Amino acid sequence: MGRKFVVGGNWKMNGDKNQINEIVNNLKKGPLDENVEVIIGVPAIYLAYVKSIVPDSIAVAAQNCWKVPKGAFTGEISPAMLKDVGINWVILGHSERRSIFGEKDELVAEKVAHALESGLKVIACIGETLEEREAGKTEEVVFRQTKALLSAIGDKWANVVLAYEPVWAIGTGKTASPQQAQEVHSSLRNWLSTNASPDVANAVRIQYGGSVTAANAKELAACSDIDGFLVGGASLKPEFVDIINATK
Ligand SMILES: O=C(CO)COP(=O)(O)O
Repeated sequence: MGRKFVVGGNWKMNGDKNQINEIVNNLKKGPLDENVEVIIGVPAIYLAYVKSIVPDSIAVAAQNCWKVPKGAFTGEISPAMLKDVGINWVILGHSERRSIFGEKDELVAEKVAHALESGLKVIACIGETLEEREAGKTEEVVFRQTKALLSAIGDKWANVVLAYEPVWAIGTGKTASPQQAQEVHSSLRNWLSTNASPDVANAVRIQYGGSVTAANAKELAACSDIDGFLVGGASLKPEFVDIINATK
């Protein structure tokens, strides 16, 4: 069975109610390719609001969550709380969480494990920095980050989407070329075949993220191992509809 194209919008710490209404109205107007799964990653404080105004065909994701169900963790939210307000997805391990908030592979894995155990679906992010790429360490980094997730995911791969986001391409306007992205996606799939299973490797969807726009989405989407996008800046704009429809 083919992998269903999946496009996520990561709003990061952007948006207010006015802008959110505009974004949602634009998505409602679409029209969106029905063969594409759409997930919007919303700041925690707006999750319930967005869930209340968005059509059920569009999933809503948190951008982070903690690794236990409840307790003395000031400022954190748990998967149980997300589920309680109707949220079924969470983005974990984003490079901004890793670099700005110091999240290491091990913590990301703990969060992924608990989110999956709690019944959430997870977009798990991986990707190398410019320095790592220039040192020829792209595969080493991406494999290390993914290896940390293997036992956290266990047999729950059906509830996981991987997002390959080279850090040097995020918010910089420097998109990875289709060849660069395809190369990493393909070697990651090979690695998964050996280290998880051939079935997992074949079925798991790998999104590309990093300066995706309506202008470059079609060419990236045409690559055989690119199964969707995780979109930052452009997910706040009307062109997000064109990115969702990139395989049409
Ligand atoms: O980090 C990203 C999505 O998670 C990518 O952000 P940009 O699309 O703004 O480069």
